[in-house]
Amino acid sequence: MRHLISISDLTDDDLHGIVARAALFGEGGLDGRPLEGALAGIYFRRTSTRTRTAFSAGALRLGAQIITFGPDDLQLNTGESTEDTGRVLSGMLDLLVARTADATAELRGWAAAGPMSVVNAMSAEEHPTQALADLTTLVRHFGRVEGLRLLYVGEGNNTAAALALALTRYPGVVLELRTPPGYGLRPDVLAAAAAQARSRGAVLTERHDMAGVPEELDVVYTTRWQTTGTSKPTPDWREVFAPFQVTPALWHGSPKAVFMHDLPAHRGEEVTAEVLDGPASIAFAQAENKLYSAMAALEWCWAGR
Ligand SMILES: NC(=O)NCCC[C@H](N)C(=O)O
Repeated sequence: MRHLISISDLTDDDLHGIVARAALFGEGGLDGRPLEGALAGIYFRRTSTRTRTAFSAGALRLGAQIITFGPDDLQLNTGESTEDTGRVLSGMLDLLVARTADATAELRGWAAAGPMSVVNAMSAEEHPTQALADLTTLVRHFGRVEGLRLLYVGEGNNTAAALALALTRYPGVVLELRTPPGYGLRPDVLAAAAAQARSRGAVLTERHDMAGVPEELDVVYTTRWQTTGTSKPTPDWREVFAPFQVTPALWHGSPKAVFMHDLPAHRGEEVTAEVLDGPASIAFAQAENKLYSAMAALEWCWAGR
């Protein structure tokens, strides 16, 4: 069985293949119903607009059937164990797309329970299908990922983790993260992505201030300040995040840079409306690419059965 729980689960060929298929789907390249006969569970324990719709619509467009579960539907809520839940679901479903916002370990438990592909639709640690959408967006916009120069501004959250693990696969990529002090990438993710960057000929750096941001960027990327399932430990956190707002000033040395955002956005917090709604923004094309990358991820899982 194929599982997509972390970007690190994918070989380079897997990753490149999924992104290429997603880009093709984005150009209208769906031929037939490659998931005919598949039954997918769509289980979201946390709110979702893009990811849940992308996987539901994507599965249906590919010819699969779906069963959706909301946060209160399964007996997990009344104390049934993760293991027992996985044993039952894997006897009935071919695929399970799940958003936990809790530990990724739960998804690994379901993956081990039986013959059912598990897709991580976002956990506390990582948001791998967002990274697939982001890579698809880069390929569709620039025609490549290799050699791009990206600035990520904001919390080192699940989106940032997946992005760092994905982008550092590509030679020549320069990824600089500017994360608020105390809200950086998890040290294990930073170490893994930095080691990968060294071996692939990419460059990954993280700093905790906004002084001297790089110029000649291709992309400026941000994320909202309130990551699902997290809380800020001190009341002054907004003061810590305020210098990390994405404003037009960041474009000073990078007139051609595009703006990306995993959304939902909070105009006036992590980004000004001028940037999000301005000519450099490709954030809503990026959101649409979630559909095509979800389709490619589902197809990849199903092809491995
Ligand atoms: N594109 C998305 O999946 N957006 C949902 C929220 C992502 C954000 N990193 C969060 O955890 O809140």
